[in-house]
Amino acid sequence: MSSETAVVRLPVIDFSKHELKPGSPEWDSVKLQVRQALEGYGCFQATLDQVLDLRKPVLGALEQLFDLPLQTKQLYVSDKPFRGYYGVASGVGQESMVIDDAKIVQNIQPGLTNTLWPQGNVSFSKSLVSFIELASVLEKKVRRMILEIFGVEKYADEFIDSTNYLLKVMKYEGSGTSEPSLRAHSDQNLTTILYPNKVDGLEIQNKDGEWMSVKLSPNSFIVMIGESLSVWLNGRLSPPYHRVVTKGNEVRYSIGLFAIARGGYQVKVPEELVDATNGLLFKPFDYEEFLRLHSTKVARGALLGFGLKSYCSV
Ligand SMILES: O=C(O)CCC(=O)C(=O)O
Ligand SMILES: [Fe+2]
Repeated sequence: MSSETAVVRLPVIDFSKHELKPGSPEWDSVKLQVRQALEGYGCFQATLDQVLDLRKPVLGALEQLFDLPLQTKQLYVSDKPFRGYYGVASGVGQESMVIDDAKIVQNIQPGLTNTLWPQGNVSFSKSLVSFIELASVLEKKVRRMILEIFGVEKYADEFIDSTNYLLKVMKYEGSGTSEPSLRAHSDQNLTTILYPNKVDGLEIQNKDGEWMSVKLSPNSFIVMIGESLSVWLNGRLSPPYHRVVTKGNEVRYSIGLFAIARGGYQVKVPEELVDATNGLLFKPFDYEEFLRLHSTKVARGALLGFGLKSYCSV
């Protein structure tokens, strides 16, 4: 196998238009681009004017967090399978932290911030909250568009209101090798909004099984769909298989907002997506129950893959 990896610029879709309201011509034009990108790659880059302003504060916040002593980071303990601090064992040279229900500001400040800095850290919490706000608004727009694409928008409000947004922050030591720092996987959640800092390293597999390095535009987030959404859509879209390779020596930081279906919400294929040619592929499931069942693996690999589709296939 060749060690050279082709470089790909994922489809870039502009979300900065103010009039991006459901039903407007701009909305419909963006929706068409979202459809093409997701059918082709399962992911795309969304450009937003505000992303550039976030770069410095978010990078600063990530550096401050990961520079803390290990004992301090370990104070952010896990009482749920998807929350907590994961040391370097979670990947080769990868360190991460997952914050549950991050859309609730109190979970960031005081929650996370005052656990790490008992005296407070306003710039840290402000940076994270700004990212969460921008990314969650984008995620909701994209999910509504996807439901419209498949004619099931009547479920949009209920589906979106049942979302728990997990915030994941990551640090990768430059490995200097082509060994993945985060092993190949597809995300198990509904959708992921990723914001890697200036160091590239994300690779996705194309339909021919070849790995391609993603070249990021500086003013964009990556939007990816996960297995839960693919299941909800009765297999209509497929999540991208991806990994992180940090060949250089530079430290790479990245932050992501992972939309998961809230505990108690049944992820269930709408009846409109089942017919004579598209038989029902998946049984209803509760995502948090699935995570709990796999909690030992979750603790090791945070949100990585362990077969959601085999867990709920008919
Ligand atoms: O760091 C990245 O860019 C990707 C992280 C990722 O794929 C994950 O946490 O599931
Ligand atoms: Fe991922």
